Amino acid sequence: MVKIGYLGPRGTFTKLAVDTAFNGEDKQSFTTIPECIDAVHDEQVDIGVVPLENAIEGTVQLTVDYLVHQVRLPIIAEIVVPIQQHLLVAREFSSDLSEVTDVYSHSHAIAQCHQFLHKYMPDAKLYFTSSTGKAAEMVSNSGEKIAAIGNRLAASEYGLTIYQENIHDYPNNHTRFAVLAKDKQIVQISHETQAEKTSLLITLPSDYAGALYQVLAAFAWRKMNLSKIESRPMKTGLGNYFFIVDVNQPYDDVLFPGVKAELEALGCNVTILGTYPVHQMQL
Ligand SMILES: O=C(O)C(=O)Cc1ccccc1
Repeated sequence: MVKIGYLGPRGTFTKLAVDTAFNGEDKQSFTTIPECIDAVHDEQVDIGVVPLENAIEGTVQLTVDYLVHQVRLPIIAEIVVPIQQHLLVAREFSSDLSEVTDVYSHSHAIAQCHQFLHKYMPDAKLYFTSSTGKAAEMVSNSGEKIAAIGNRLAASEYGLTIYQENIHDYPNNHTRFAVLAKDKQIVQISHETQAEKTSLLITLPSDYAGALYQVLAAFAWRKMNLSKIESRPMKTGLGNYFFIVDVNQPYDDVLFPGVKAELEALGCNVTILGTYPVHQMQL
């Protein structure tokens, strides 16, 4: 049976994404994003699912950096899931919000609720955990006066009360999850596909005027539509960046090799991180 690793523990958004996209497979949780990616690399699991980008807070840097610098695995599908954040407290909690001293959650979940926290819980201390599920687990273990930000599944998995629903600051909150696997054939997501994308990693030659403009021109004159471009530090020194570019079309044998050759002639390095279907889920 196909084995799927995901960012756990129980009750994370990643688990919700996995449960929606796959059924019946053997599922194993990992405490951190790097552990989950390593497990795919070491073949403890066949597929790994990790968060990639949130509509409010942006890229999950740990995922991108680990994939770029540490363990290269192809992205073979993307799952997009709507996100609703709730404030979770222990069952025995009977006070009001001003009594909550500490709030735990994944940094992205806290960032999605900053205005709520600022307005209604200005004195609470904020603590980052490896996932929202981990935060819910901590609240269930230590009882009163602390809260977690997480989803409905976490509330039921850990026996918590939803003190306040939908505390995220903006509607239309979605997260993209990357499905990673060495073998593309193994992945069966029966859900309808809306689009196909290709993600590229591009490093520019040492700084010169108009370099990025020339890179973008290679896509522009081929009429290749980009849905995302983001720079990240190379980690080799201040001012050195690589670019992640998402192209709104599947890989093909004409346009992509053309872009690659053109960019390499400029001194760029081009790596394909994946060409994959996008599955938009309703929970
Ligand atoms: O912590 C989780 O539950 C995750 O799966 C990562 C995450 C955190 C916040 C929003 C979406 C995904």
